[in-house]
Amino acid sequence: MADKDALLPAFGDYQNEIYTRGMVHGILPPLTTDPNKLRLQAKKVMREEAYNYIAGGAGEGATMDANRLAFRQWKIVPRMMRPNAPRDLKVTLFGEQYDSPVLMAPVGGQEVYHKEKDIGTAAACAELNVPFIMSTLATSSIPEIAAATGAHPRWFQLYWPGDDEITASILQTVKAAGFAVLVVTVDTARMAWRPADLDTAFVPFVTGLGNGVGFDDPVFRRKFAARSDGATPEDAPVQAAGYWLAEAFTGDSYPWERLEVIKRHWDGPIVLKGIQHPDDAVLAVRHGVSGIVVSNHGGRQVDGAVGSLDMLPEIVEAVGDKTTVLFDSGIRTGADIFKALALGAKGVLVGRPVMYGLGIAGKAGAKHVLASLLADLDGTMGLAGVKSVADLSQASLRRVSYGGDVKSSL
Ligand SMILES: Cc1cc2nc3c(=O)[nH]c(=O)nc-3n(C[C@H](O)[C@H](O)[C@H](O)COP(=O)(O)O)c2cc1C
Ligand SMILES: O=C(O)C(=O)c1ccccc1
Repeated sequence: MADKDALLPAFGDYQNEIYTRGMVHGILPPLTTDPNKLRLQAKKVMREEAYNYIAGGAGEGATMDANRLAFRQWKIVPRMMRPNAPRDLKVTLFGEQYDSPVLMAPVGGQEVYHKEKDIGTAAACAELNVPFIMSTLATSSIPEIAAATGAHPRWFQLYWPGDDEITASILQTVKAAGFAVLVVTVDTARMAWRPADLDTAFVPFVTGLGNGVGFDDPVFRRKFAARSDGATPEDAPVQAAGYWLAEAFTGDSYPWERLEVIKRHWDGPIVLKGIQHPDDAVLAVRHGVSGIVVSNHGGRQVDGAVGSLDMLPEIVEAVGDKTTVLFDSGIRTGADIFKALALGAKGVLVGRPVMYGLGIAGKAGAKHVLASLLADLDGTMGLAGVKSVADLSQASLRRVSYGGDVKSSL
């Protein structure tokens, strides 16, 4: 007979916990467990501009739709009567072992969504041992995020400044604060045309919010003072934001050779986030990065683009044996994670759902969303006859198209 741990794998425990708390103690979960209801719950309680900023995408939202439709084209084919417990969700990424294949996507501006902001999300991640990827546009400082994650894993996402001295200085701070992996986002040389934000003329960063990584940096401060009569960013936040955002979003794509600048100042793993074309994946490998995130930024950059999952198999085919392929854009359920891993991703990043959780109930909400996803993944694997992440492969999937449509309701 299996021991207790085998009957109740750690991540699966959350399901039991919800039933027990509710039925024995009359306490319901802090928010819905239904991914279709989550966004609507957030819409009800969040400030309109904040909700719009999270939920919105580029243009008419066609890429967001494609991201969801892409998942619908793959179906899980469950196997029966195979050893399926205890589940092993562990993965090894860049030489480190992690408890699960789920990572928190970098998300800027979190103070706008809830007062517990990135600190709340980072603490929720730490409690679940989910790596927290701090955004360059975080609303908490590098040391604050380091403190909130403690001994738990933290990665850093870079919006890459045009000024190499500022880049070098930020990377030095990030390294000193114990961030394990550098994620360089390459799909956001500038912000896309985003009607929901344009219609309310809202973006968190223009007035200084979310610019702390720049504003705190000693080299940025020196250079800002030199061009503004000795002013500090705190004296002139709008002016400083203009300077900082023009650095972080130069509007230009950098040539591949410029990765040398990052490599010179970061000796740990470098992951390029925002790859969609297999040829770019090949170039990434050729230029010596440790990994890529197959991502279309959650449909927030190029409208009318291919669903991110649609490109995953080709990319894995092209470079899967040469680099670590991670995935994001459109992950909403355990089944989605199952599919992305079965198609060759080694881990997945989740963005909006956790931000809806944060917006509804702060840290507790973010934790609930992540714990739900992990429990759902654990259960899906078990019911599909898959015992460990390592056993996931395309053998568990079939590509089936039923036609029809889903709205970008998630
Ligand atoms: C509100 C919001 C802010 C974001 N900010 C960043 C960011 O600062 N840096 C970055 O690389 N990606 C950012 N992203 C993109 C996410 O990291 C991720 O690629 C995307 O959300 C994944 O898609 P999903 O929301 O469908 O899970 C942001 C996404 C959202 C929704
Ligand atoms: O909102 C985003 O998706 C994001 O990452 C961003 C933030 C500022 C400028 C451009 C993109």
